[in-house]
Amino acid sequence: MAVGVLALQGSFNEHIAALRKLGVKGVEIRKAAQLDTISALIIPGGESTTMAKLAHYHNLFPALRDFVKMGKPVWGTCAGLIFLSDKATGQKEGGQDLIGGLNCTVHRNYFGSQIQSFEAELAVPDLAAKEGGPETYRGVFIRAPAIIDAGPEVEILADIRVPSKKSIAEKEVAELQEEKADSEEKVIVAVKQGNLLATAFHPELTADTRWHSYFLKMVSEEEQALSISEEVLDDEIQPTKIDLPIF
Ligand SMILES: NC(=O)CC[C@H](N)C(=O)O
Repeated sequence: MAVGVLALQGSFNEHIAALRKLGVKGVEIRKAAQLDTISALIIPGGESTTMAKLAHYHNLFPALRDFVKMGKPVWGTCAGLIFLSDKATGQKEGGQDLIGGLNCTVHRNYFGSQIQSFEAELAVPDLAAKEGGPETYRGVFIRAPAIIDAGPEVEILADIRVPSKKSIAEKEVAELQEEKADSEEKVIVAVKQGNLLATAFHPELTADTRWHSYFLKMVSEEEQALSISEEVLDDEIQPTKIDLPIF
């Protein structure tokens, strides 16, 4: 299985190291032609505007969009999630190009600036069901995005409670009032849509490799599905033997 890691900018080395721990060699991808040599791609965290500029410079967008359209497994982490989303808000002036494919609207810096980066324990029932281990996962959020809207075909794998904008305003009026249950809302931080996986946090920065092994399972399931459909195709084009009577 050949797994590529987009290596224009950001934490691609850390993803390659995490894959290595699982016995898989990650291939650094910088050129469009290299995408033909891999069966899956990881788009790392970093800075999505800069990454988009570099992707433009290397004329990567058409090939990346084709890769997603072909249904090959792609996992975007943080800036990679922004890249994969159909729509992004909170962009720099002039916006930025996205690969798209994931039916989500993402807010680029939902949690605030770099100094508002944080770690949080996330409930991850689907991940734990597939990969074992604890029911929670420690997410590292670095100037992280969040998914603020997702289409019906998007499976939510993790979300996080945040104070609602309304409750922040209320708190200013009655600072010492006990927090009400409805003063929190949830935003989505990990999703799966078909062969697309996206996380707002950075699994490549923790020792817990379950998100990497989860993605590798998606890759091998896709490879298996492809080889079965190739076998079916082979069978279909096999000329059927006709036993002709001998006169
Ligand atoms: N750690 C990250 O990848 C941060 C992404 C950042 N919010 C952006 O706009 O690109």
